[in-house]
Order: sequence, then C-alpha cells, then structure tokens
Amino acid sequence: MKAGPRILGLTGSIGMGKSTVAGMLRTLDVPVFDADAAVHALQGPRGALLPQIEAAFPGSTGPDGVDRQALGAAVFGNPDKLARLEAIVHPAVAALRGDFLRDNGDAPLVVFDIPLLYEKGGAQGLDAVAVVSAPAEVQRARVLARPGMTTEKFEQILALQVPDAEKRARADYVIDTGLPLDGTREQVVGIVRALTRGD
Ligand SMILES: CC(C)(COP(=O)(O)OP(=O)(O)OC[C@H]1O[C@@H](n2cnc3c(N)ncnc32)[C@H](O)[C@@H]1O)[C@@H](O)C(=O)NCCC(=O)NCCS
Ligand SMILES: Nc1ncnc2c1ncn2[C@@H]1O[C@H](COP(=O)(O)OP(=O)(O)OP(=O)(O)O)[C@@H](O)[C@H]1O
Repeated sequence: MKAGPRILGLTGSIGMGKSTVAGMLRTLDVPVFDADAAVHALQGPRGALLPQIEAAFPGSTGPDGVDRQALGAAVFGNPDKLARLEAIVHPAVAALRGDFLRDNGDAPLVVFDIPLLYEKGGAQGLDAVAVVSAPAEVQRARVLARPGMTTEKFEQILALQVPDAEKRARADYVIDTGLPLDGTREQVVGIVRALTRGD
C-alpha cells in the first residue's frame, strides 16, 4: 500500500471551469493545492519572487507586486521571455506543493489544481488526472466576458495550451462543465468516491 494520500491532478484550458470544480472538491473536504494561487502569492505584495522577477524583467514589479498585465504582455507571445519567467516561478511552486503534501499527509485524497499540467509535464507522481472541459464556444464566451480580456490575448493563450481534445484523450477522467452546475457536481462526487473507495 502506498503511503500518503492519493493525488488527483486537476487541469483544463483557460475558462473551462477548473476553479469552479476545485471549489466543489473543497466543499467535499478534499484538500486542493491551487498552483495559480501559489503563483499569485509568490508574485504579490512582498512576494518571495519579486527580486528575481524585477532583475529579469526590470520595471515589472512595484509595491503591489508583479504588474501582471504588463508582464503578461511581455511574455505571452515571446517564448524566450516566458521560459525565463517559468524558470523563476516553477521551482518555487513545486516547493510549496511539497509543503502542502506534507501538511495533508493524513488525507485519503488530495488534489493538485495545475492549469499547465500537460503543457509543463507535471503529471509525475499523480495517481490520476481529471480534465475539465466544455465546448469551445462556451469557453470563448466565458473568457471574453472577463474584464481586461481581449480576443488577441485569448488567442495567444490558447496557442500556448495543449488542445482540449488532446487533454481529454490523455486524462483518466473528463469533467463536463458545459452543463448546469448540478450535473458537473455529480460527476465530481463520482470521481471522489471512485478514488477514495476501498482504501
Ligand atoms: C505572466 C503572468 C504574470 C500573467 O498573469 P495574468 O494574471 O495576466 O494571467 P494568468 O496567470 O491568469 O494566466 C492567463 C492564462 O494564461 C495561462 N498561462 C499562464 N502562464 C502560462 C505559461 N507559462 N504557459 C502557457 N500558458 C500560461 C494560464 O493558465 C491562464 O489560462 C502569469 O501568467 C505568470 O507568471 N506566468 C508564468 C508562471 C506560470 O507558468 N504560471 C502558471 C501556473 S504554474
Ligand atoms: N457546469 C459548470 N461547471 C463549471 N463552471 C461553470 C458551469 N456552468 C457555468 N460555469 C461558469 O463558468 C465559469 C468558469 O470559470 P472558472 O474560473 O471556474 O474557470 P477556470 O478554468 O478556472 O479558468 P482559468 O483557467 O481561466 O482561470 C464560471 O463563471 C462558472 O460559474
């Protein structure tokens, strides 16, 4: 028997409903590590990565932390700059994820919410992966409704992400978020049951 919790990776492309599903998992008492929140904390006011990011991208940080709009404009669409930012951010996120796992060592199941799981090869050590997915037109409508989002930015981000169809093909579970929330919640409950049964 494996020591420690089972680990479910949760991923999905922009606007597919990861955060909503992560919220559903938390209400089922499943601890969720939120990679995006970790990035925000590391880049926010007094964030641990501010000196390194300022050195690599002068003028991109201030008293409120990283200017995400400006840094995003600099790195999305420029693979070298994006790789430089990732080399700063990803090891720090991995360290926080290790802390989380130690803190929740007694839970039967934990979830790693990792937006870029397939893009950045974060699948090692996971027992299963669930992908959130909705039809492309639902995704587009959700994303373009967000403040500060433009069609251009959306297209740039999509181009950086593994296509939804490929994610669905590779995942152990597909969670459909293109339907009313209750239907999605039912699927989430089923996955948690399947992964915690028979321990
Ligand atoms: C460049 C930053 C500051 C822009 O922040 P902003 O708030 O404008 O965008 P946000 O983080 O919400 O990302 C928007 C979309 O782009 C995607 N995205 C973010 N980083 C990347 C990346 N390195 N490669 C591909 N897609 C990415 C996200 O999954 C999301 O769908 C930020 O995305 C960042 O620091 N990215 C590098 C670190 C990283 O890889 N984070 C992903 C979680 S580990
Ligand atoms: N069945 C459903 N499941 C999940 N989200 C749904 C569903 N129906 C409607 N929605 C809505 O779709 C939106 C999904 O946004 P959410 O922030 O969860 O996506 P995300 O994948 O985390 O996005 P990003 O990767 O861009 O941060 C929310 O506004 C949510 O209320």
